[in-house]
Amino acid sequence: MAYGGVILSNSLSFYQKRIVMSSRVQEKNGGASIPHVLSVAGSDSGAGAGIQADLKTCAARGVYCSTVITAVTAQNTVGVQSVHAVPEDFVAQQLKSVLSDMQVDVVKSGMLPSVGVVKVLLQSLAEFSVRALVVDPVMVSTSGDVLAGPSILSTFRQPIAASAGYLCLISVIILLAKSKEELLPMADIVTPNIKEASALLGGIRLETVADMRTAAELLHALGPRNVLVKGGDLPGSLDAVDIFFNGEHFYELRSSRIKTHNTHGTGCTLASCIAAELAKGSPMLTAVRVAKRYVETALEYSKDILIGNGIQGPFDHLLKLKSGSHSFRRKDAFNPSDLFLYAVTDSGMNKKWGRSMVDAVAEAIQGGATIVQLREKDVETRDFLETAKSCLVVCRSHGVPLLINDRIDVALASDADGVHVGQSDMPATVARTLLGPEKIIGVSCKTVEQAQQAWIGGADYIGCGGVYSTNTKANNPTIGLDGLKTVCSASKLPVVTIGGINASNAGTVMEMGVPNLKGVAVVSALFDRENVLAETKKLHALLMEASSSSKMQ
Ligand SMILES: Nc1ncnc2c1ncn2[C@@H]1O[C@H](COP(=O)(O)OP(=O)(O)OP(=O)(O)O)[C@@H](O)[C@H]1O
Ligand SMILES: Cc1ncc(CO)c(N)n1
Ligand SMILES: [Mg+2]
Repeated sequence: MAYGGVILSNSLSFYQKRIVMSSRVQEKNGGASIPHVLSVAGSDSGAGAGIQADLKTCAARGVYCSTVITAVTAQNTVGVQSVHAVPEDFVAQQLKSVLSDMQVDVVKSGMLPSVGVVKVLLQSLAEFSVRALVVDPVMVSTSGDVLAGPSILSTFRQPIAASAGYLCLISVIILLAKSKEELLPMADIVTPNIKEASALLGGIRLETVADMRTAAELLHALGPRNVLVKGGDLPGSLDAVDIFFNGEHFYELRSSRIKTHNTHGTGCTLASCIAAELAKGSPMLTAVRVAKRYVETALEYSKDILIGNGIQGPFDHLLKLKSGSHSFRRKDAFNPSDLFLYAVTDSGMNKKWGRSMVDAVAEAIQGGATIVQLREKDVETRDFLETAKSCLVVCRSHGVPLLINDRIDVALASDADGVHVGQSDMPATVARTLLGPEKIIGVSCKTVEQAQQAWIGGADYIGCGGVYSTNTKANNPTIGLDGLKTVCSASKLPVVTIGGINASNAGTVMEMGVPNLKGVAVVSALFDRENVLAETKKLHALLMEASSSSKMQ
């Protein structure tokens, strides 16, 4: 569907289309349009997953959600007791009622209980254009219940031979996978969990993050624009790792694995949040990152709530209404895994190699930089602001945060994602008051006391170094690996280390396996080189290898 180029020219970005579309609707009605997701999914009586999760997610994200119900399930925290599929022609009627009347931005599909319902959805999408399609190929719930084959669910529940039951399951999954082969090429993103990815690929074994990458690539070949293989159910993994693949680049999206039984409906929530963010105009990778953070925040917020007596409870989607918004917004804006490959710019180096700041930043991001800090020491404020705005366009289009070094005024004026301050700049607590709860604040710290102050002041992360000696910063004492370890172990905050890091020593730093050391910050190793893209790729690959070998230890 590629953002449904039927209505509007394909040369426009999704965001531009949204603006054009909104103004059209406003002209027609004289009112404001609200981003709109249509959820085509099953009802969950326990209200943790399905349609109910989609409604709550969209409400929490400020997006309107209409609903086409494909099945009604009798379901609770123990499992799925029964499924009643809505007749296909009635699904078709619901689709027509909504799509013929309302301006839907994004369709999100969940449980599609039969091949007939998939076909009905395909027909509606051919008739009524929307701008993006998010396909969550719901087949098997985390509780192990089959959701895509209600006609055989009853067969399953009868005491039949295990092998016969297994054959039934395989045949239904293959049938649905086949019909989804028609749905997948229409999808802007498909979001299978491990079992669903395996089923869609004919039952291949998926046991590691490397297997998830292979699966993402194979699924991409079936036609969707983007693939997100979700690792919530990956056995033995410490983090919650999802693999995003856009046909060109892989992104390993990590968040901490929240220790909770309340994970029922995470998949539906993630997909509907992606749909909601797309409806607001976000680019795909940004939408996925925001959605992952939303799920993580909601799980953390709800980790101790008790609903039902089963093994997998629901969580609270509307935490924002209760949580005084601070903790939610702050977490929403910052993910510690963004510190993994932290690129710090230097205009002197770019001049030396004859390239603009924006080009240098774009190359670093393409090479795998996960966050960018704009560091301009001897530049006029006006020029700094212009550079920040241009770099922000590049960063936003890739879902990579942009921080401004030292200058809170420039961060505010450019609406950058945050600042990084040193010990002689504005204290973190003042920066937090000026910037508000949503912006990211990082503080350079060499000592345990400084790290403690940064945490009290409301910083999101610490930059700790110089770990090795460097030419980039004069009069900067080196603290070494031991100094780094001391600060890390005394701090609750995530840490990125800086100072003289390059391809020859980055591995050593990451292999230390310090839990809150989330990445390395580099200047010369990327920007004082002829080919920024190649250097960033090299360092990214090296860091990936080092961090996976440290996790295996
Ligand atoms: N305990 C957890 N802590 C943090 N994130 C989690 C946790 N469990 C799952 N996630 C995240 O939630 C999202 C959904 O992943 P998951 O693999 O659980 O999907 P699913 O199996 O389709 O969900 P469902 O429970 O609705 O069937 C992913 O981004 C995953 O990384
Ligand atoms: C209705 C419904 N859709 C999706 C899921 C997957 O979590 C579920 N358990 N129930
Ligand atoms: Mg799951």
